[in-house]
Amino acid sequence: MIKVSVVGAQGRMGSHVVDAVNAADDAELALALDAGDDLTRITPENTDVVVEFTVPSSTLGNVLALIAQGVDVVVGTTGWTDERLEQVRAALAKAPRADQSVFIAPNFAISAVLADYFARLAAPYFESAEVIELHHPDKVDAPSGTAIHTAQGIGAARAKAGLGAVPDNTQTDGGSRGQVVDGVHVHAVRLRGLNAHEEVLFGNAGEQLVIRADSFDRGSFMPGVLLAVRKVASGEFPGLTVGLDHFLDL
Ligand SMILES: NC(=O)C1=CN([C@@H]2O[C@H](COP(=O)(O)OP(=O)(O)OC[C@H]3O[C@@H](n4cnc5c(N)ncnc54)[C@H](O)[C@@H]3O)[C@@H](O)[C@H]2O)C=CC1
Ligand SMILES: O=C(O)C1=N[C@H](C(=O)O)C[C@H](O)C1
Repeated sequence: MIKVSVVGAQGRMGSHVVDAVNAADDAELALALDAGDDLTRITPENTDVVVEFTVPSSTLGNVLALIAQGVDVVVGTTGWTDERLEQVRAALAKAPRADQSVFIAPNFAISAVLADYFARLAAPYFESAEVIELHHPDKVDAPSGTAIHTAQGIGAARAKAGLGAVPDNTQTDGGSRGQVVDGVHVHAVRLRGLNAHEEVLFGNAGEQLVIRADSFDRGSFMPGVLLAVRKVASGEFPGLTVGLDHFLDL
């Protein structure tokens, strides 16, 4: 049995993870902690893998503390920059166990992971590309971590293919053109009734490709979370891994 502790256990995602772990045949819940609880209660004796779904402002501190405590961590929280990822790598290099793992996923839903992957495949073939993400209005960050990751992937694929800047003759902009991530405009919608959705638009003269992923329910993230817990617990992925695509045969 894989002993799993959940940090952020009272949140929208954390509470789903607690239920998913309790329902899994090969995992058991160790500790369910939330804001104000003492993270040092998590030890290698009581926990194999911690699942962390908290807030962007807390996640780096939590992950660094958990690495120092000698446990593997699966992270769903957003807010990861290259600089923060580098801090995780540095902490893992000094971790108590040589084979310790941290896994971070911008998105655990298979629809979103595939949309992100397909966007990278399509990117070299289109002059224009824009990303629109749509979420519930209780979300604290914009744009979504997934949309940033998708835009970064499109930007890298365009650069590799030798494409220049996307065409855009906007002369005045009060903010309507969105945030530019690696040359790709990213737009964020917040609407009651939505959960987590992303649309990637690609355009050439006379044609358009739309890639869209919809997570209607947080249950859609749980198979990916459990897959990550199992992969990390297997010991086959020491160090830092970012993205569920690493665990899929794509
Ligand atoms: N990777 C993925 O597939 C997904 C990622 N997310 C991300 O997960 C994060 C959490 O989302 P939600 O569950 O909707 O948020 P939420 O606000 O419902 O839950 C966050 C929980 O973390 C707790 N918390 C805050 N600071 C803490 C700390 N220092 N230590 C322990 N617990 C702390 C809060 O009290 C709350 O219970 C967000 O960054 C969100 O973007 C959300 C859905 C899917
Ligand atoms: O806050 C959310 O809800 C979600 N956050 C993640 C993100 O920012 O990409 C994943 C998913 O979109 C749901």
